[in-house]
Order: sequence, then C-alpha cells, then structure tokens
Amino acid sequence: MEFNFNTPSTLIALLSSLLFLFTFLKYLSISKAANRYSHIPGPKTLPLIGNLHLMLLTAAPHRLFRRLAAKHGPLMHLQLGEIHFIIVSSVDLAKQALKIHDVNFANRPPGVAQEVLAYNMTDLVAAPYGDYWRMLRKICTLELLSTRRVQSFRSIREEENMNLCKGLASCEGSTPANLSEKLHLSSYDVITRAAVGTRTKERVMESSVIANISEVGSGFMTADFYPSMKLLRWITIAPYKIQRIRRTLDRLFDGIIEQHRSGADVDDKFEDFVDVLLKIQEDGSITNDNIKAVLVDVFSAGTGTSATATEWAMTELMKNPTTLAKAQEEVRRVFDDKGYVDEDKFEELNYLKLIIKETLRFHPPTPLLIPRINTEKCEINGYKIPAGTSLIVNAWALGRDPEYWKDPEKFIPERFEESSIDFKGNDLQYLPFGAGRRMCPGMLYGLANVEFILAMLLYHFDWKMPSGMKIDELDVTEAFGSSLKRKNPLRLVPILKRPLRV
Ligand code: HEM
Repeated sequence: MEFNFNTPSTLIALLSSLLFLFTFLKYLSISKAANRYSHIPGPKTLPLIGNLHLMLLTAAPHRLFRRLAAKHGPLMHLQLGEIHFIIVSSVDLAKQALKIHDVNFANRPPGVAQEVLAYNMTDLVAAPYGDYWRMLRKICTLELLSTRRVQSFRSIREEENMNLCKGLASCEGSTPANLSEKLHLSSYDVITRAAVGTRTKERVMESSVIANISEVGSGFMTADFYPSMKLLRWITIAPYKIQRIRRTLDRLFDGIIEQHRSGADVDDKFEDFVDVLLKIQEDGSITNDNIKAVLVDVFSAGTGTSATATEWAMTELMKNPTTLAKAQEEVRRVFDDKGYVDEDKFEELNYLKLIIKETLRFHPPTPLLIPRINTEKCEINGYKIPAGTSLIVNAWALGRDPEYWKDPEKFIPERFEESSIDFKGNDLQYLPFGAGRRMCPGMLYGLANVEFILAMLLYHFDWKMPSGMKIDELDVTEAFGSSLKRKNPLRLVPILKRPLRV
C-alpha cells in the first residue's frame, strides 16, 4: 500500500491517528496515576477529565464540595484533569492536615499564573517552603504588615475612606449607590498607597493591573490541570493574557522602583512597602524581581479580600435590621462626642467586632483557603495520601458545621459574645485567615481596613433598600471562582445622618 502525503485526506487520517494515539497514551498514564487514589472515596471520574465536568457545572466550588462531602465523606478525592486533590471538610481532618501534617503540606501547587505573575513562584503566596519563604515571611510579618506599620497607614485609611463617604454623600437621597464598586475601588486606593506611595498610586490605578491580577487569581485555568501537556499553554487563551499582564507589571513596577530609588517619592509621612523593601535590598538579600513578586501578593491577596468582607457585612446588616440598628447605636454612641470615626476609640466597638467575626464565618472571602501540596506521602484518617497531592480545606463548610455552630445558616454576631474563638487559626471550625505555617500574614491589616470603613458607613449614613425592593429580595448570589465575591453589585441608598468633617 502506498501513502500519498500530498492528498489532504491522507494527511487528515494520519493526524487523526496520531491524535488518537496521543489521547490513548494520555488516558493510560492518567488512569495509572489515578489508581493510587482509588482507595479514597470520591465522585466517579470520567476518562481523561476526571471530575472536571463537575467544576464546569458549578457556580460555587465550596458549595459543590460540601454537597459531595455529604455523600462521600469528610476526606474526599477529586481528580481535575491530571491533578489529584483531597478535599477536607471536617474539623478533625482539618486539624490533621493543617496542624499535624503542617510542614508536609507547607508548599503550594504550581500553576501558570504562579510561575508567570509571581515571578517564578518567588512571592510569599507561592514560594516553596524553605529558607527563601522564611525570609519573605519574616519581612512581611515584622516589616510590612506588623502592628506598627498598620498603624502608620492610619492617615491613608482616614483619607481614602473619607473620599468614599463623600462619593456616597453625593448620591444621597433616593439614588441607589453601587456600594460594591465603591468599596473595591477604595480598598485598591488604600492598599496601593501603602504599597507604592501617594505619588505613584495613580500609575497603578490607571494600569488596571489589580483588576487583572484578581481576575486571574480567582479563576481556574485548563493548562494547570494538564501540566504534562505543555501545548495547552500555547493553544489556550488564558496563558497569553497572563503574559500580557506580566509585561504590564514589569513596566509598571520597574518605573515605580526607579522612582523610589531616585528619591522622587518623598512627600509621604509614612514609609511605603517599596521604601521598606528597597532598604532591605541594600544588604543584597532580595532582588528587584523579589520586590515585584511581593507587590503582586499585596495587590492580589490584600485588595479584594477586605472589600469583599465589607460588602458581605453590609449585605447581612441590611438583611438583619435589628443587628444594623444595634451596630449603629454603638458606633454613634462611641463617636458622637468627636463627630467622626476615630481609631483611638476602636477598643470600644465591641458589637462591630462581633459583626466582622460573624461575617468572616458566614462569608469567608477565601472559602477554600489557598491550596497546598504535600512533599512526602502521609496518612490521614487511615487513608494513604501519595506525595504531590493537592489539599483543599473547605473553610466555608467548617464555618457552617452544625456540630460546632448553633443555627449555622443564620447570621448571629452574638454567637461570638462569650466565645474564645479568634482569628488565629487555633479553632479549626473558624479559619477565615487559614491556619498553620502558611496562614495569612495580612490579618491585622485586613481587619483594620474592614473595621474602619464599616464604622464610617454605619456612623455617617442610614441605609435603605432601592425603592420598591423588599429585604428578602436582596440578592445574595455568589460569583464563580475561588474567592467568595458577590455576583452582582450591592446597591443601596445612603442617607447622610452625621456630617462628613474633613
Ligand atoms: C479580610 C482580609 C483577608 C482575608 C480574609 C485573608 C485570607 C487569607 C487566607 C485564607 C489565606 C490562606 C491561608 C492558608 O493557606 O492557610 C491567606 C494567605 C495570604 N494572605 Fe491574606 N487575607 C486577607 C488580607 C490580606 C492582606 C491585607 C494581605 C497583604 C497585604 C494578605 C496577604 C496574604 C499572603 C501573602 C498570603 C500567603 C501566605 C503564605 O503562603 O505564606 N492577606 N489570606
């Protein structure tokens, strides 16, 4: 038999055979790897894609995982393409994974975004657990996000949140304000000024990099589920988009670093993150790329989380008018003698603190934490977990576990009144900031931002639903992705009750 490669039909036949062969070999290798997990309960997998189809059909992975866990148990295996996950949905198993096996699970799984946007995984979120990560973590906790530093950014919180309130006051009356949008923009302003200073803030805002990084960070990428198929990096769109964002980041951050080095950014009363990082760089311990990677973390992990928490707090307060009235009575009692929100008196805001705690239980902004991966094989609950397994802890489900919470599906800030449960990751049923070695280093800063803006919104304004809308019609749909945002913006009518003193 003779092949004539010049005829299109022969070429198509040859390519189809090659594709078939490739798919068959891939199928064999994926199935072989999957065998190592066959002893762990989990939903039935399909050839080649595993359980990817389940992810495509869901809007909220944390809800899907809770539903699946009810059927398959609190330790469940999920296969997304070539990647094997264990999903943990009980307090006892979370303790085993995040406390007992903390060091073994102290790495993050690789991914296209982490490699490209996080400067080859040299940021704090993605850096492999080891000396470099320890150094960055120390810089973040002792220098960038310490109590002293968070206090030094007080004037930024005051100014930017006052701007937000002025914007709200201008649409006072009967026009509903897009509170979600305003909260997110204000949060970008607060974090960006702290990160790069007042002078260079505008450059970051104009570049839209923050929105782009957040979008990439909260999505799922096909190429990440098939790491052995390098071709996917070239034929899917997302990696191109990421490369484009990276080029923008490089241009932007190089300019900002240069400007700081030349001393053209000296008008601020506080040291911004770039100032601090450049000082540390003097001993040669970090490079320019390391500085840029830290900035990416600050923009990606720091901005959306605080705004999302505030958005949900306002949503729940609108749905619970008695709670709203109680919170407003408190903030007005505390600040009325001054006529403005003053951080010096925050110790007196007991009820507001309970509202924030309850919001972070009910709507944790990072409901599945950030995935981890184990370096060595281990055993959890009698199941052998092969090395290289990705771990997801469903913190959202733990925060609603009826074994630990009375009326878990209700928003009741008072539940924390007599409780010793805090944010520090010691009580595994409450993990808004994660737990163990890789828990959030920005907790103090994030909480300071949420507390300040919430106090201002409640002190200066009364809030009404858009005309004709009833409380139970308030939309609470969640957006798709790994962060728990509202799908549609929260629109409310602000009514100025206490003047805005500049
Ligand atoms: C309300 C606000 C915030 C919430 C709810 C939050 C939540 C979280 C969660 C759940 C994790 C994963 C922890 C784990 O894997 O166990 C995390 C990690 C992280 N967060 Fe936050 N975060 C907030 C604010 C911030 C801020 C303001 C910053 C920085 C400016 C920040 C920076 C980071 C970093 C760098 C990590 C990775 C730490 C590591 O891997 O070593 N976060 N955050």
